[in-house]
Amino acid sequence: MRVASSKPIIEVKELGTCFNGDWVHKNLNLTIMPDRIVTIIGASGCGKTTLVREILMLQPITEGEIYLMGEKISSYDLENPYTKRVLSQMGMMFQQGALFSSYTVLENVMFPLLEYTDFSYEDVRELAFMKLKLTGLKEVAYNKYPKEISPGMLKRVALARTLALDPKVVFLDEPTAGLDPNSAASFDELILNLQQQLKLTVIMITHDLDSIWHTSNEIIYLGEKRVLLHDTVLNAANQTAIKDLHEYFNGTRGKITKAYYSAQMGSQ
Ligand SMILES: Nc1ncnc2c1ncn2[C@@H]1O[C@H](COP(=O)(O)OP(=O)(O)OP(=O)(O)O)[C@@H](O)[C@H]1O
Repeated sequence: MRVASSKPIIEVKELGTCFNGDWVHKNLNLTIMPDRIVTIIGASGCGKTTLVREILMLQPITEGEIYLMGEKISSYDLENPYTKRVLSQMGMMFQQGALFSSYTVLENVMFPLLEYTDFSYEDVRELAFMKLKLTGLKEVAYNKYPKEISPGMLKRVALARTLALDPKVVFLDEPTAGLDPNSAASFDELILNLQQQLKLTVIMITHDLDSIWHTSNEIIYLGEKRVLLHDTVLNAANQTAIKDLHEYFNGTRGKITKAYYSAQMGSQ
């Protein structure tokens, strides 16, 4: 049996984010432990994407502190070797995949390896090949261009590229958005398998209730500019203190999904 590490992989302390006088986050505190799938939810515009961008130092914070693997990184010191090393262990899969249209599938996955490692071209090619295989994408697609493959395949390429540099933490922004139900379900399964196989910490933003129930260990609910709840999916779905969150899991759509997965959990 694997013994889980007891040290937080991400800590956010008293975070404040202000855009043009409007506070998106204020006194936001958050601790994420490693080796699990955590989903961030909350109303549109509550600052989910901004929070992730701040953790990845893609966006400056207004106040507070962010610690990655125990080290404070909110110093904007991107040239600091430790900051660089920590950030290199974080992978982000953007909602639109952000693939280069003029590169083939394989070249897209090779890109970060060529950019950030000293491996030979042949080794990079082989590594990219392996990452694509991990995502279950068939070899016939490797020499195609993004516009020639389906949305489900594009997501797999984007995921392979996110995994290229062997990150410990993977951020997924709406990974199943735009996929048909079958493709979304198989992408959920892929995330679950890879999390276990590669011992990843996965932090996901999604509105997909099936994905949440099927994959997530924990829910972080953002509201009133901070984290209002951080708990298991079942506890989040059963709580009644936060009205909007209750509605999220028990409204017309939510209650059917909840009934299905609660029954599955009960029968395990
Ligand atoms: N660079 C920026 N400059 C000004 N305002 C910004 C910037 N980035 C985000 N915002 C604002 O911050 C708020 C939070 O945006 P964010 O995209 O993080 O929300 P979200 O919870 O991810 O929303 P959604 O679920 O709709 O994607 C929004 O009001 C947005 O307009």
